[in-house]
Amino acid sequence: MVQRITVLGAGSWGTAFAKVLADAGRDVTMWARRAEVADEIRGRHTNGGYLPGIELPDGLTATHDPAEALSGAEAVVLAVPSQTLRANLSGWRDLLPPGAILVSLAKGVELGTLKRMSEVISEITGVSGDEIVVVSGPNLAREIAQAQPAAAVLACVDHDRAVAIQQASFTAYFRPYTNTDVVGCEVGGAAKNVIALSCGMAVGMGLGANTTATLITRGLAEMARLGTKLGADPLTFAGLAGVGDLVATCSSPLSRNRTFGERLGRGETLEQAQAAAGGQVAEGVKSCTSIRELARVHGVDMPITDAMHRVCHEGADPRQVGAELLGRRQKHEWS
Ligand SMILES: NC(=O)c1ccc[n+]([C@@H]2O[C@H](COP(=O)([O-])OP(=O)(O)OC[C@H]3O[C@@H](n4cnc5c(N)ncnc54)[C@H](O)[C@@H]3O)[C@@H](O)[C@H]2O)c1
Ligand SMILES: O=P(O)(O)OC[C@H](O)CO
Repeated sequence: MVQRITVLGAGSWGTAFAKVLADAGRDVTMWARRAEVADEIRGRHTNGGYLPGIELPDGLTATHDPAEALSGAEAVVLAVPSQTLRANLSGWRDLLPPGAILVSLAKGVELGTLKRMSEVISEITGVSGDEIVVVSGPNLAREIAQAQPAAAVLACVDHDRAVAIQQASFTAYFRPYTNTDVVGCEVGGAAKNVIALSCGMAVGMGLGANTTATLITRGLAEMARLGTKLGADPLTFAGLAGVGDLVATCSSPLSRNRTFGERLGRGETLEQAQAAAGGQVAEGVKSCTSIRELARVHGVDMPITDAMHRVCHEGADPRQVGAELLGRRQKHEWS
């Protein structure tokens, strides 16, 4: 049984997932980038900057020292933004206890390399990608921290490792399922952030449920097109890491990606939306570029993702890209 778990990253999801593990009876140590956040988690059992009003369990402690955090860990949960994971992990590589199960919470595709997070982790640590566990699904951090019922997917080619983390994270409110389709779960988790940007943008422009449902459904189609081209099981996109996460993120005002898109849709600039995010990551803003490039390399059509890249990084007007999406060549729904 995996008992001693380290969570590297004390932001919203790192803290909420650490709480799940502690509520499941595990001994959990978090690493926080800022010493004062570690002090607050350890001393007051709160992390007010990310999860205000949430009381953290006694079985959860924190440190600012990665060596102390990682000492004796049987599983290591990586809970930092996807675009900084490579740099973070390079600093931690020599501290990782041999044999510890590596678990990724990050939902993104790396700029430049176009790698999924498990591929980045494997490259840096030398651990086989088949042994890395990926967590995905409809898991808005605040709702999980409030112990609202939710399910998740723990994807790993090595089923035994997924089962070990399933047992370590199963609580009365958090129901993890296993899956062996790492590619599908990672593509789903990364791509839905971009579609959530588009839904937020529609909401910011004053548009209603028909428009957001259209974006969710056509977003699912383009996500599944890319995933299956990369070898994913199409069924994964009908599951928690596909439509499940897509619906939660695109519908909830708690989503940072949707909120970011809403600000752009109201006419704010990228810089204004970034300032309002208060340092918390909206992964879709960078992943729209890497996923668009990944799609281009593999000859996959992803018009919504392309539109989000143009709004975020080429100064395109959300109304103009909306009109262009509607005016594309007429075609069969599944062609
Ligand atoms: N918040 C959610 O509801 C949620 C749910 C599921 C998955 N995720 C994914 O989990 C990952 C982490 O998300 P989060 O919500 O914890 O993010 P966050 O922005 O709330 O926290 C990120 C954490 O990483 C730390 N960090 C370490 N090095 C950093 C660096 N160089 N730059 C910036 N931050 C650095 C920050 O200090 C912070 O503690 C993301 O990929 C996100 O998409 C988030
Ligand atoms: O707040 P967001 O937009 O990063 O989304 C959070 C989670 O990924 C939802 O599952």
